[in-house]
Amino acid sequence: MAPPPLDIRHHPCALADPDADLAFLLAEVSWDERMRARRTASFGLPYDYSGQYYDAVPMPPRIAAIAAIAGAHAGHPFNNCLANLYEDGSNTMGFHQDSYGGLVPGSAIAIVSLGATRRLAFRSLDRTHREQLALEHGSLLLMTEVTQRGWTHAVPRESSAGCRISLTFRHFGPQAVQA
Ligand SMILES: O=C(O)CCC(=O)C(=O)O
Ligand SMILES: [Fe+2]
Repeated sequence: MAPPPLDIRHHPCALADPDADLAFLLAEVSWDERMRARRTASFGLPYDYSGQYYDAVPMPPRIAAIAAIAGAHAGHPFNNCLANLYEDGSNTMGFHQDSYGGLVPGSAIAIVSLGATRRLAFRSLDRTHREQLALEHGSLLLMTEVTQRGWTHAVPRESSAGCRISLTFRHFGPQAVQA
């Protein structure tokens, strides 16, 4: 049986200065510790993510600049950034589909990766197909709603991995019900 379409676009070197972006995030972000498997932070519009409510927080200019790069690739703006801090390879994200509740139909979800390379694992919903992608320092990945319909994705445990931050960008519509 053919796998469902894995509608992703990967740009390995999307950022101008990923070292400076990583240093900024490590120095300046106040990380939220409510999640068990990793630390998080949200910027831009408020967001109800995975059962946790995040208030509206202005995007720092450096994050807004990364959002603009992601937006240029996606062809639309992004107005929320949910950041994930994986301190080492024991911090993970389990298989899930990203919710499109409140997102502009047809918009992409972007993942910008900084720091240690981690694998993004994809599994078709019927569990017959698997794919994986190495998300490297400074890379950008765009996923669409089509991806979410046919596949789940995860950041599996990776024993030797060092510290990584992912910035995930979403485009919420004006009528978004986020709380
Ligand atoms: O950290 C990553 O690369 C994955 C992030 C993700 O899937 C999410 O925030 O929904
Ligand atoms: Fe996700």
